[in-house]
Amino acid sequence: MKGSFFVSVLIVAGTRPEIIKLLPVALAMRERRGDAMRFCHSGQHAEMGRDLLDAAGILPEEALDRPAGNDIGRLLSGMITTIGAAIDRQDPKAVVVQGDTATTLAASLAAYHRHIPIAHVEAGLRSGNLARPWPEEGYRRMVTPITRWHFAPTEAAATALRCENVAEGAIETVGNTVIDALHWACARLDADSALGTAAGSLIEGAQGRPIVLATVHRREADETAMRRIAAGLLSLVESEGVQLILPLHPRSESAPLRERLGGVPRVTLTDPLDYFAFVRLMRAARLIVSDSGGIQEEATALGRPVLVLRDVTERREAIAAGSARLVGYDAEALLAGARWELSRPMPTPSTVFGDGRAAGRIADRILNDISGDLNLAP
Ligand SMILES: CC(=O)N[C@@H]1[C@@H](OP(=O)(O)OP(=O)(O)OC[C@H]2O[C@@H](n3ccc(=O)[nH]c3=O)[C@H](O)[C@@H]2O)O[C@H](CO)[C@@H](O)[C@@H]1O
Repeated sequence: MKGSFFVSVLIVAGTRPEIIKLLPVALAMRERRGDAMRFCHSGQHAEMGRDLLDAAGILPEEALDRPAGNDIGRLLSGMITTIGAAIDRQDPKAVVVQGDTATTLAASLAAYHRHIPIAHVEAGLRSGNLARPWPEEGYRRMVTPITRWHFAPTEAAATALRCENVAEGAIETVGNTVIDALHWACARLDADSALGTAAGSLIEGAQGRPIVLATVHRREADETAMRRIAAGLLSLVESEGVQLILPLHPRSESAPLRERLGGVPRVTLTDPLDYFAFVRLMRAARLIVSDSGGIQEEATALGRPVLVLRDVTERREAIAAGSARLVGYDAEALLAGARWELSRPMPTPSTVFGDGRAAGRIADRILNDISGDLNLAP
């Protein structure tokens, strides 16, 4: 869409998964209306994810500092203020948020206070349990009533929004933008062997043994849960002869993991990996064990089995597709699930989370509707 009017759309992201999932939207916006796209980094994750913006050539117009302190209320209220100031400076016609983080809710409230329409990417995910995942389930539900455009990743998410009386015309089922990001990263990796090199030595270190890739970071994974997960992973390594690679999220209660798994043969504990390296590892993995939302989606698209370290998931499509299985925080369930998965063929890659073209649909809809609002339709 081309037009001579000036509009800006402010994309706000603050955590690694938001950056991964909003990167395709930023690229699609830039392709259609380079002068319109503005990017705001809230600072919530000070480091993780910034390398990806660099790799895509996106220099945020607004790079904000993380509000001081670890208190969740201060983080949220601080970001309502800092993101609000960024909105005032950029004067956008729409604000794009993604998912269910503190940044998502803070940016939505800041936009709402200024009567600026909100586009919610990955709208309608529901576990049905406010405590799991906490605080994400509450945050994403709170964003819904003040959102103008609800970009649902799947039909199930769209149905959940309809059940909450969201108007049909405000819902568009587009697919999950993580699949766009995954396709983009895979294409870049295939074209450039210098990308994601951190994965190379980890894969070589496995010496051909099956790789089990694990991550754990949900707030509800407390110390007791971590001990159980560590016990399950240890018995998996000891009994099945696999290589375990475990990037540790800075927020997770990782002491039990370090105590039980540090120094154990065939176990590598690492810092978080850049996205290209992580995608390389997912492609090399025989099995993934994780409580991450995005990884359930990516594993399903890649055809990798994933044991989900949670009691509930809002991604029931991954279970239906045969790639995901819930094991909770139970060491024995983890071991039994892993043995079952290692004994059968890998799942078939599935497009249940999207076809990799969600971001273009999102950019088209927002730009078209904004031009209509301004009565400047091309
Ligand atoms: C409740 C829930 O499910 N909430 C989700 C939550 O996100 P999450 O659980 O998916 O978060 P993480 O697991 O931190 O990130 C995952 C991404 O990180 C990549 N990765 C991983 C390890 C590493 O070493 N290097 C990497 O690059 C990996 O490939 C993947 O793409 O918030 C999002 C934002 O709003 C929501 O969309 C989303 O619903």
